[in-house]
Amino acid sequence: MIKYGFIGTGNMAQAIITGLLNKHVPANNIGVTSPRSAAKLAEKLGVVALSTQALIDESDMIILAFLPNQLENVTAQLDFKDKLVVSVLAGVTVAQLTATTGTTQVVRTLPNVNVAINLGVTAFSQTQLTSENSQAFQTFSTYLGEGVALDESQFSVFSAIAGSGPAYVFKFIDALAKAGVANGLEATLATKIATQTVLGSAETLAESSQTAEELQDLVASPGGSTRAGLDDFSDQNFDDIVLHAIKATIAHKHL
Ligand SMILES: NC(=O)C1=CN([C@@H]2O[C@H](COP(=O)(O)OP(=O)(O)OC[C@H]3O[C@@H](n4cnc5c(N)ncnc54)[C@H](O)[C@@H]3O)[C@@H](O)[C@H]2O)C=CC1
Ligand SMILES: O=C(O)[C@@H]1CCC=N1
Repeated sequence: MIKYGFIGTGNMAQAIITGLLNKHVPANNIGVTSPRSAAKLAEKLGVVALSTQALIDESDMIILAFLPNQLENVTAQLDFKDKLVVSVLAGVTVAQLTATTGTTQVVRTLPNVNVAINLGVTAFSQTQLTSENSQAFQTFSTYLGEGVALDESQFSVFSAIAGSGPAYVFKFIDALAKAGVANGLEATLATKIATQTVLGSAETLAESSQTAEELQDLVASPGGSTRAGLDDFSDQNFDDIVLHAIKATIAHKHL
């Protein structure tokens, strides 16, 4: 029996599948379908490649993991049989999901790529689920990392901060590493140092009772070099740059 059936086998589907496999979900409990890459993925990971309707028929939970603008196209002609449908499609509402799939059992989620190491943060909003489906989704959500029940009106801001967020953190790490290289560090070493610094800092913040703003003072010794850097960030309106990019992310329409 397929527990988790994925329609779409791109980056997000693969991140979720990796997270499930890490948690010892058997590969033969995971089904995949896509126009091109499903067979290849099945060969690589040992998951099961099926035609789309067969995948739906044999799965307990169907995960929609194609691009948002493909929803109508992909779902036309399919019979979801009132099965549990979990969508990761950014910008696609619960109402759109129930209308296109014809199932009453729908969860709109917005995960991020960190689900691949079970450290994701995933927003969800759902229809009234049966207790069996509710339990199944809870288990699935736990495998991925943190789950956050969220009103649909807040999905776009969540998507910008948490869904797109890893890309922005990678951008910051890259900038930090490049600044190291510009000042004489070897590139691989600079990236390693920047990565470990961000990893350790996130962990320090997560374990701390202090805020991210307060922790800056922990680093900035009175009269020291960090204050000079923080002042320079302020002079260049670092917060405004981030706010501007988040606004651009939120303003983008997926459909
Ligand atoms: N990449 C990310 O970090 C995040 C992505 N998402 C959502 O995940 C979804 C997939 O995005 P990515 O994986 O990034 O894109 P992607 O381009 O890597 O994957 C898209 C996949 O759609 C599938 N596909 C295309 N045509 C199809 C069809 N006719 N039938 C079935 N499957 C078909 C293919 O398997 C393709 O690999 C999007 O809806 C996106 O909004 C949500 C949160 C984060
Ligand atoms: O770039 C995107 O549209 C998706 C949604 C959040 C992260 N990736």
